Amino acid sequence: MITKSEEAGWATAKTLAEALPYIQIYDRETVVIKYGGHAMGEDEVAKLFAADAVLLKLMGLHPVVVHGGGPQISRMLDRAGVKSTFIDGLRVTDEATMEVAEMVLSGAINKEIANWITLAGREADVRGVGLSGKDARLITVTKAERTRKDPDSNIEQVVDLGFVGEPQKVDAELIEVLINSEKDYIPVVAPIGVSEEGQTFNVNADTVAGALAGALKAKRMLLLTDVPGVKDGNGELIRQMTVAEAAELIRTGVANGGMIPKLETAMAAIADGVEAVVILDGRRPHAMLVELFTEFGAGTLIKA
Ligand SMILES: Nc1ncnc2c1ncn2[C@@H]1O[C@H](COP(=O)(O)OP(=O)(O)O)[C@@H](O)[C@H]1O
Ligand SMILES: CC(=O)N[C@@H](CCC(=O)OP(=O)(O)O)C(=O)O
Repeated sequence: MITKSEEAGWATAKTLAEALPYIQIYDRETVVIKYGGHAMGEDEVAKLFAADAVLLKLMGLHPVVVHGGGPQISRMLDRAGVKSTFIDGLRVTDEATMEVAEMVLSGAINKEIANWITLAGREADVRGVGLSGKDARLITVTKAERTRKDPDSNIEQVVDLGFVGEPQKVDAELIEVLINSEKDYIPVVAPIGVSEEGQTFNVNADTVAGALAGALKAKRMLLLTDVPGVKDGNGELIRQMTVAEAAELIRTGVANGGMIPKLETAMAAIADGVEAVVILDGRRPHAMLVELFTEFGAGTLIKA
């Protein structure tokens, strides 16, 4: 008689065998994974994410992780009594906010994720390497500019976002050295950039992921967030859409707040040569595996 555990073993083997075509499609391909602050949740779920990143590396892919930490920065600022304002999903960043943002992103979250990856991969010697855009001048930025229509005069006005940067140049050589190394390194990048003059800037993590995915000509960029994907005007999940349809969602306001930088970065990355971008729920354990290795995938896929 076959026991329940034995049956489960056969089911696992079947799932693995069914993944073979997908494993071949992604063989030695780069996949940029943006791990959002809202997707992180409990430490236990974040550790599952780290283990899945290790699994991808051992399956022959080159995962590159870019992480966020917006909610974590907000909590730290709250404790310090500093209020945050957001314009089009971007945090207005003064000097004090910049200092806290860098501490939380580069200091705490970046090292934690790199550490969890290294722990999850220790038997096979897969290691997480924590970096920010400041290391080896990975991400050179210019000051981000945004305009707003003044509601009274209806005139476009420039809004000062402070130390918010827009990637201008990505020098991905260090990342390429790491991913092509004989050793199994997984780069983990914090969304901090630096100007030509060496000034530190806060950059939206989706934007960093898009710029990096474009520079690396990644096969896929996965944006892990706290919703199942992009929703249409009726609140229904959109399974697949074109870049033009994504632009329309922003124009009509159906996509707003934090979804705006996601869709903008998806469009820019595809224009730079990334094959497709997927926005999916990172709180669900193994969401990346479902997306990459199963027929129906997960979340919303955006293609040219
Ligand atoms: N059309 C839409 N479909 C899905 N989510 C949307 C849409 N428009 C706005 N959003 C918001 O975007 C949020 C995701 O962005 P954000 O909070 O910045 O996530 P993260 O921290 O993971 O980067 C969702 O929680 C949702 O509130
Ligand atoms: C300029 C800007 O908005 N920077 C973001 C950087 C972190 C981030 O993007 O984190 P999530 O992906 O978790 O939202 C911020 O300060 O929140």
